[in-house]
Amino acid sequence: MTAPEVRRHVDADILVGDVASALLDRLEAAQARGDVPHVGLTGGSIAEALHRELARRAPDSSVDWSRVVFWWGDERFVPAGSPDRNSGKARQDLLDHVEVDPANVHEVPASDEVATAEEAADAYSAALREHGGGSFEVLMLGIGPDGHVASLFPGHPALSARDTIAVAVHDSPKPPPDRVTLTFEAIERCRAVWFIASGEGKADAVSRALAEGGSVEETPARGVRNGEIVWWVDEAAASTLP
Ligand SMILES: O=C(O)[C@H](O)[C@@H](O)[C@H](O)[C@H](O)COP(=O)(O)O
Repeated sequence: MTAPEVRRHVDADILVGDVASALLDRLEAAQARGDVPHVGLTGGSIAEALHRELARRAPDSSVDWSRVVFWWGDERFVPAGSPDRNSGKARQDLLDHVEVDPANVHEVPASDEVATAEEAADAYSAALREHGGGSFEVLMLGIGPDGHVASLFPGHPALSARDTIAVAVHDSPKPPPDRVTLTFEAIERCRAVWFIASGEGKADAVSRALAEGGSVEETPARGVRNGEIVWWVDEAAASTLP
């Protein structure tokens, strides 16, 4: 297990600016290599701020947005038009402001498109297998105060899902209750996993995630441990780190 890198920032605005700058640089570098980078987006408030900052910086970057493939680390199993959809917010904050190729934006099926979250997870897994198997250039992840990442919540069966890319989640402690999430196996296929955490409310979860000891059951963020891992945090979220 390579030690995760922790990048501390004085506040949320500086944090979001640095993540946006680093992500744009990484996408430009991947495209300069001739790659078509896949990016896994996440939901949550700091992710929304990041998406808006990416849209603001996009005109000054050389990223060819039509040659970026977008996925989500998790999604809520609600109707496609629901304000609770991570993909809907990402479109509002970023994807509608850059020249993406619609064929390169892969949403998790919504509850008014398929009957169950299990069907949505199976369809999403099939799409990921069909388009490169999920080795994202970067997967963005938020973290909850309970240490959840994507929709992998403490004590939930999805934590132990094997031989599958995405699974359904029910009874999520964070509403809405029904979701689809990448599994740890899928997350580990990513070339880089970037956690982004801001605020005092995340300090305990961040320190538990990075501590020497502790269980994945209690702090799911601990389940992400292979490959290039960067924790992008502001000082408030890092306030209980050694
Ligand atoms: O669908 C979701 O709810 C998110 O994917 C979830 O994993 C989120 O990233 C964290 O809960 C952090 O959210 P905040 O940044 O809003 O605290």
